[in-house]
Amino acid sequence: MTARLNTAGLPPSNGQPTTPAIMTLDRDGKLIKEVGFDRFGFDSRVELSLLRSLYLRPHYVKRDGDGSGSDNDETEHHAKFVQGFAAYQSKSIYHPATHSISYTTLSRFPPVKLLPPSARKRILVTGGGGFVGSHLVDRLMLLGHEVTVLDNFFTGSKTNVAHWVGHPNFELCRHDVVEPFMIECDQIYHLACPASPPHYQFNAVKTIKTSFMGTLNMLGLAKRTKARFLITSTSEVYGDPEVHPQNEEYWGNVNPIGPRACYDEGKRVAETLTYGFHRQDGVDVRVARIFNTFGPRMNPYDGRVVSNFIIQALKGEDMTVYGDGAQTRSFQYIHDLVDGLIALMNADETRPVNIGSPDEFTILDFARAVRDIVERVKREDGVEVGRKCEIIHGPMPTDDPQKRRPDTTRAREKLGWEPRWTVAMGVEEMVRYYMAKMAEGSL
Ligand SMILES: O=c1ccn([C@@H]2O[C@H](COP(=O)(O)OP(=O)(O)O[C@H]3OC[C@@H](O)[C@H](O)[C@H]3O)[C@@H](O)[C@H]2O)c(=O)[nH]1
Repeated sequence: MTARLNTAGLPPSNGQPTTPAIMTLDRDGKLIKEVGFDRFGFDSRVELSLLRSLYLRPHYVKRDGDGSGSDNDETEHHAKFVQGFAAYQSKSIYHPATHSISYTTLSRFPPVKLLPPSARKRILVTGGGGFVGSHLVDRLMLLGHEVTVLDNFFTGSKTNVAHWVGHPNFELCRHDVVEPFMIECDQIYHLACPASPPHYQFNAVKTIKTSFMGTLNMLGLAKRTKARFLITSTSEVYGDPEVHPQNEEYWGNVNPIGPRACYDEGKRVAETLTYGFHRQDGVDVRVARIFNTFGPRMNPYDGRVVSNFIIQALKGEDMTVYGDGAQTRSFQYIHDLVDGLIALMNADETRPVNIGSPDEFTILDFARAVRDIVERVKREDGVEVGRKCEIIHGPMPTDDPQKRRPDTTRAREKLGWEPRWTVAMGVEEMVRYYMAKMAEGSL
């Protein structure tokens, strides 16, 4: 659950949409001030407000004739959303009259930790321009490491990491992992692969090629550099599960020739390759099986259920539940996932580890919950609620898993990891993120 802080004292809005300061409470009702932890010799703690200043910030909308638009005005507007970190922000100014946008570059970056060379790692993140990758990059950068991002920008976006371009600890390479890549590094987070069902089915052959060739190339790199290698696998390796909840010992129920096979079989063979290099060549490996995850920077047209439902509810459109909506999913918030990935990378566990939330919903109940949260946030932020969205039903996709919830005993015991964010809290933040995108005209 979340609550608003008193917004008094914020600069006048000048017709800009107002975003209240947000107070975020964890599952036990305690205020979340920071994410991460100090464990396994790796301190990953970061102040939440600093992290949030990197994604929860709309463009400034410049309106002709309303007296807005001075430099001070723009600076004040940005400061309102970044709460104390304004000095480290570039400005993006939207001009509705010409439907154009002007960017300034950063003159100062957010403060990153100053680590001694012995603690500073050279970290490669493949898929670092994507939804999950960019949040991982933010965290690793703020922690003071040297980060190189590889991305072909098929589903990822340069804007997700643009705020680090030019920083001496950061490098961005447009590169497709199906081609070899040479670099010296200490850790590899291998995330690169489209993850949304419509995207990964768009070019099935390319998806399986990315999973296989990309993983082969990155494991080869890990072997040569002796870097620790973490692959982001997926709950989809369990297919349409006959065991519930799914623990890591379950071998899964996957249709090898169905439309989802390019992704789930792709990730299964990527895991097989990973353990092949581990057994044969002694590569130090970590395998995270990620369950459904959501949060800011998820592409609004990604096609996955959380972004679809929030956008539909925000626009007052009908919400599309596929099938009767009795199928279930368990949804985790992005910051919990990043905590889990960093914990796994730095712990000793080489077996696969589920990273996901126990909060299981039927898709129909989830649609209703999202609709309620969107209405509440709109009311709190003084935005007109509009018509109540109807829930309509569409065809059920082929091989859509009927139920999914992780057994996270291994993550709890071996990593000391448990999700902290509630679904309601995460959806609320994501709603604010999309509302800001709508206000600035980019959605
Ligand atoms: O608009 C929509 C979108 C989706 N859905 C349903 O909502 C459920 C979840 O669908 P999503 O597309 O978000 O995600 P899925 O669970 O099918 O696949 C995901 O699984 C785990 C990750 O590895 C991947 O991100 C993704 O493949 C499915 O049952 C789907 O049919 C709707 O009812 N309406």
